[in-house]
Amino acid sequence: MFAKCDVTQDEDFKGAWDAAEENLGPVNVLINNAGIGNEKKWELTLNINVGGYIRGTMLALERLGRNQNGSGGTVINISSVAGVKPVPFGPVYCATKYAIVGFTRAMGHDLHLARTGVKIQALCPSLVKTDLLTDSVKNAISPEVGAAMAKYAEGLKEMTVETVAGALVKLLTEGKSGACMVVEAEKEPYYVNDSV
Ligand SMILES: NC(=O)C1=CN([C@@H]2O[C@H](COP(=O)(O)OP(=O)(O)OC[C@H]3O[C@@H](n4cnc5c(N)ncnc54)[C@H](O)[C@@H]3O)[C@@H](O)[C@H]2O)C=CC1
Ligand SMILES: CCCCC/C=C\C=C\C(=O)C/C=C\C/C=C\CCCC(=O)O
Repeated sequence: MFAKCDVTQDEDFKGAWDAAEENLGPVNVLINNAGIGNEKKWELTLNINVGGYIRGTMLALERLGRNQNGSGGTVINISSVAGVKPVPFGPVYCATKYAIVGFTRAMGHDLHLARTGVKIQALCPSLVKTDLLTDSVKNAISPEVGAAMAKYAEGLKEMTVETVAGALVKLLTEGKSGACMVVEAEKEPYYVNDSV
C-alpha cells in the first residue's frame, strides 16, 4: 500500500499510520528512513533528517507505548556511518546523523524501555549508490567539495541494498533497545556506542 507522508508534517504521519493499520492490520514496527543531503538548504535537511525521525518516534511511542495502553514495538532509525564518523563531505548531513544516534541511544535507554515497551534502535550504513549521492554532490556546500565527494565515492567498495536489508533484519530480531549497528561492505555488521 502507499500513503502520502511528508515527514515534516504531523498530520501526514498520523494519516499514514492510520492508513497502514486500516490496510494491513496492527503496526508494531516503524522504520524512519526518509532523508536528504542538502548542505545549501541546511534547515530543511535538519527538519527532515532529525525532525522527521523524532516526530515518527514520538508518534510510535504514543501509538505503541505500554504506558499509553499500546502493545509495545520497535522503531529503527536509519542513521549512517556519518553518524559515528566525521564524514567531511556533508557537515550538516553528518550532524543530523550524529543527532539520530544520540537520540536513539538516549530514547532507547532502559529507563524508557521499561516505561514504554518500545525498543528504539539505529542502523548506520556506509555508502550505497542511490539518488542521495547524486543529490548530495549537486547540493554540496561548494562545487569543490561536491567534486571531492564524488571522487571519494568512486573509490569506495560497492555495497548493495540487500546487504543493508540483511543487517536491518538482524538488528530488528536480535538487537537491544538503544543499539546502534554499523553495516559496511564486505564486513559483518557490528555494534558501536554500547550503552551508557
Ligand atoms: N545511500 C546511502 O549511502 C546511505 C543512506 N542512508 C540513509 O538512508 C535513508 C534513505 O536514503 P537513500 O535511499 O539512499 O536515499 P534516496 O534519496 O534514494 O531516498 C530518500 C527518500 O526520502 C524521501 N524523502 C525526502 N524528503 C522527504 C520528506 N520530507 N518526507 C517523506 N519522504 C521524504 C525521498 O522522496 C526519497 O524517496 C536516508 O535517511 C539516508 O540518510 C544512510 C547511510 C548510507
Ligand atoms: C562519499 C561520501 C558521500 C556522503 C554524502 C552522500 C551520501 C551518503 C550517504 C551516507 O550516509 C553514507 C555516508 C558516508 C559514507 C562515506 C564514507 C564511508 C567511510 C567508510 C569507513 O570509513 O568505514
